[in-house]
Amino acid sequence: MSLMTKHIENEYALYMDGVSVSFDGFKAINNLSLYIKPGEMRAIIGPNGAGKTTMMDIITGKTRPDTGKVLFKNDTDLTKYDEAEVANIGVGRKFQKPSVIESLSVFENIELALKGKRSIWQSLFHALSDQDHQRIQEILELIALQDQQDALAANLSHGQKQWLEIGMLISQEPEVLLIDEPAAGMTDEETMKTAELFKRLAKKHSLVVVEHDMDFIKALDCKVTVLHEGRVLAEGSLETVQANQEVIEVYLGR
Ligand SMILES: Nc1ncnc2c1ncn2[C@@H]1O[C@H](COP(=O)(O)OP(=O)(O)OP(=O)(O)O)[C@@H](O)[C@H]1O
Repeated sequence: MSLMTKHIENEYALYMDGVSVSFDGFKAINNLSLYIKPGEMRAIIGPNGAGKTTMMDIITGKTRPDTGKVLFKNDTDLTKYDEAEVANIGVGRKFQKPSVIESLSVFENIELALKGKRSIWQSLFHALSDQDHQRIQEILELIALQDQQDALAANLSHGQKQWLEIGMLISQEPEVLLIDEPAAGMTDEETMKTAELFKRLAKKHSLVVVEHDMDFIKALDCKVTVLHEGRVLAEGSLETVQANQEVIEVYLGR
């Protein structure tokens, strides 16, 4: 393999090109292209029905596209795999509602997620190694829940539950993280802390964040992709897309 080919192969963590999908003749995704680099953070915005959820469903193997390419790290065709396989390959998905186990402590939730990488047999009969303990503490520090590690997840605030679930996802070491409306229901302070957390995460992972909260997106300080009618309407800095006439019309015309 030539050096040039090698370079191209390493270029994208996630590569979607010419992707379309129809539901009963209605094109929910229409020739969509999205290119995400390793370690990149990308915000996805767009009015209701723009296709944001469908796009994530396609990446994660929940929905099969009719046409187009969806590649992970340039050589794995994600459209060939189901949801569980795509998660194992290295694409983590965070839905809007937190799904932590409320009756377990913060530490135990992370422990369970970490063990999820192993077989049931291993998780039942193996105690945590020193390395596992260290990894859990690293994750707790990353999500700023070290002081709450013995607290029941049920007693966390909504924002803290969201951070815990992100920590659980991180324990699976995904290359790409898809996150749906993380700031919804958060206080202003939690929203800003979440932006800081995401900036820390983006160094090691690629993050694709679907969000409506413009203050949050501003704080993420990353490239923004605007979806409309299943395709990319505009892409660039938040200032650039907010000044785009087509984008303004789409949002005002809702
Ligand atoms: N399984 C399905 N069958 C039929 N139509 C669908 C299906 N899934 C999505 N759609 C339609 O596809 C379009 C895109 O929907 P999608 O949920 O992806 O948009 P969205 O950008 O996530 O919207 P929101 O911001 O409201 O969550 C909508 O018009 C929706 O009604």
